[in-house]
Amino acid sequence: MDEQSAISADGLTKRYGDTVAVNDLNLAIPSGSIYGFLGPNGAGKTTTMQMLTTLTEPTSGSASINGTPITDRTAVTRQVGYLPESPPLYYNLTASEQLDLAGGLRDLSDEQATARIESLLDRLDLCEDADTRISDYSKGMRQKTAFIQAILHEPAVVFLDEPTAGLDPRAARTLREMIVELADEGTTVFLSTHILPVVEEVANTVGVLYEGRLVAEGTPNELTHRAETGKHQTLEAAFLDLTSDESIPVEADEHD
Ligand SMILES: Nc1ncnc2c1ncn2[C@@H]1O[C@H](COP(=O)(O)OP(=O)(O)OP(=O)(O)O)[C@@H](O)[C@H]1O
Repeated sequence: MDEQSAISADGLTKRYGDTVAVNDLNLAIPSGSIYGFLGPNGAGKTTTMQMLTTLTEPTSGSASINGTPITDRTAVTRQVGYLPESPPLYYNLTASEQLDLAGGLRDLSDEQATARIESLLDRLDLCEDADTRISDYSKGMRQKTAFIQAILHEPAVVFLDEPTAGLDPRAARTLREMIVELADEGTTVFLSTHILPVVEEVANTVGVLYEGRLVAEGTPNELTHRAETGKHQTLEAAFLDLTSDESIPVEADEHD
């Protein structure tokens, strides 16, 4: 496994009964990069992120975060932030209370937490509503709160599942800018989304998962380049090509 990588995976596999959710996944993602992780519904993206953040154990294979094996849950948890598809928020708390709680769980001092929470709330235009209960928030306001919670402790590696879901265009732009800033500051961002223009705009590298397997990996430019014509297609067209049944390589023993 590459020790320089912020995220490494070697033969990472997860089975649920007869379903192979993630199949022999190899990753070597450099520090400070933005990795766009694409794949159709059910491809195994969430399962991959759950394994890399130690929320579920692989069936086989191994992975590490900044050289720390994911079997060391405590050490890995300190280094990662995760914004899952359904954000873990206590709806009876206000955003301020929720984020104070998260800061405490992440061992931030009160001063550190307060300063960082204030600046992130301000950046995402949530200050005025910080003392409103999350139950009374819109979807976008909850998403912003959950994003702040994921990056509050300045994790080395942050996993974001559809981070712009429910955000209005202005907030979505702010969030994309924040993702780029995180990477500029050295944070590694693992970004799973179905919104391909976001990936085209911010990702250094794109990985495409299909039926549990990584079927393509490269820069957005490499993925959209068509060797046969020398021209570029859209990332959407490349995605559709890569994730159709015809794109699955035929096993050697299935040839006539
Ligand atoms: N806890 C579970 N028990 C059984 N099967 C599961 C479980 N979690 C996921 N799966 C299966 O594993 C496969 C991959 O699911 P996963 O949620 O990782 O896909 P995904 O790429 O995140 O999809 P989406 O884009 O819809 O969020 C699917 O076939 C799913 O049904």
